[in-house]
Amino acid sequence: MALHGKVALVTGAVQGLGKGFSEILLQKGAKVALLDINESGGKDLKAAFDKEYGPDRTLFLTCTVESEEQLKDAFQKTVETFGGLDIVCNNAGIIDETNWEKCVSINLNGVVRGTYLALKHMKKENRGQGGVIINVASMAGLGPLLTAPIYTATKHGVVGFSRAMADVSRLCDYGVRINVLCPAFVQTAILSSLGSEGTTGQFAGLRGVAEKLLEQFGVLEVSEVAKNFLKLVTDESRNGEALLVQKEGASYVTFPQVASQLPSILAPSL
Ligand SMILES: NC(=O)C1=CN([C@@H]2O[C@H](COP(=O)(O)OP(=O)(O)OC[C@H]3O[C@@H](n4cnc5c(N)ncnc54)[C@H](O)[C@@H]3O)[C@@H](O)[C@H]2O)C=CC1
Ligand SMILES: CC/C=C\C[C@H](O)/C=C/C=C\C=C\C=C\C(=O)[C@@H](O)C/C=C\CCC(=O)O
Repeated sequence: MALHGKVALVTGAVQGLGKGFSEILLQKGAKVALLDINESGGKDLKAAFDKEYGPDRTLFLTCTVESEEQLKDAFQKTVETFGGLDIVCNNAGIIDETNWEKCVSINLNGVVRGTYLALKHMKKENRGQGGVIINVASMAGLGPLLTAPIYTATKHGVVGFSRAMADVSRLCDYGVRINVLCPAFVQTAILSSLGSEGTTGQFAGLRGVAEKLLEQFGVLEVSEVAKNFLKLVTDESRNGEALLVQKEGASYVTFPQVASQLPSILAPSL
C-alpha cells in the first residue's frame, strides 16, 4: 500500500509511540488525524508538524477513547476534513493496576470502539474504500508482565480481538486488514510505570522481576517500533498477524494450531 495521500487516524498520538507512528505516516505522505486527551500537548504537536509537513496534513482532536461519543465525532470530523479514511491505529493505552477498570476501559474497550468505528467508515459493504487497522498490544499481550496483570489481560484481549476481527473481515470481505503490534519495552513515558506504586499498586513489590525482564529484553527506541509499524501498514499480504518487536528484531507470532484452524472449519477458503 502506497501511503501518499492516504488518510490515517491515530489515538494517543501526542507522545511516545503514537507520535512516532504519526510522524512516520506523515513522512510517507499521509494525512493524519491526531487524537489524544492531552489538549495542550496536541496543539503544540500540531504546530510542530505544521512547520515540518505543512498545515493541511494534520488535524488535532481532543478525544478520550473511553467515550463512544467523542471517538465517533473524531472519526466523523476526520472523514469530513480529509475526505476519507484508510489507516487507523488504535494506540492509546495506560498502566493502572489500582484503578484497573480504567485500564480495561482504555486499553481494551477503547481498541474495540476504535476498531468498530474504523470498520464502519472503511468496510466495502458501507461503500468504504477498505484499508488497514493496526491495534497496539504489547509483548505483554503474549506473555505475563507480573507487575501488571490487568495490563497483561487487556493486551492479551487486544491480540485475541484483533485476530478474530481479521478473520471476520476476511470472511465477510470487508476489504480491511487488521493486524496487531506487540513491542517489548520502548523508551517512552509508560516505562516509568514499571515499579511505581501509583500505577502497579499491590504488585509494586514485584518490581525486581520486571526490572530483570527489562535487563533481559533491553529498551527499544520509538523509531525502531515505528519502522515495524510501517511494515504492518504497507504489507498487503498481512492480515490477522501479530508482529512481536524486540531489540534483536521483529518476527510474526505463530499461534497454536487449533486456534488457527477454527476459521478454516467455518470457511474452507480461508
Ligand atoms: N512503551 C512501552 O514499553 C510499550 C508501550 N506499548 C503500548 O503502546 C501504546 C502507547 O504507549 P506509549 O507511547 O509507550 O505511552 P505514553 O504514555 O508515552 O503515551 C500514551 C499516549 O496516550 C494518550 N492517552 C492516554 N489515555 C488516553 C485516552 N483515554 N484517550 C486518548 N488518548 C489517551 C496519552 O495522553 C499519551 O499521549 C500503549 O497502548 C502501550 O500499552 C506496548 C508495548 C511497549
Ligand atoms: C512498565 C512496563 C512498560 C511497558 C509495558 C509494555 O507493554 C512492555 C511490555 C514488555 C514486556 C512484556 C513482558 C512479557 C513477558 C513474558 O512474556 C514472560 O512470560 C517472558 C519471560 C521470560 C522470557 C524468556 C524468553 O523467552 O527469553
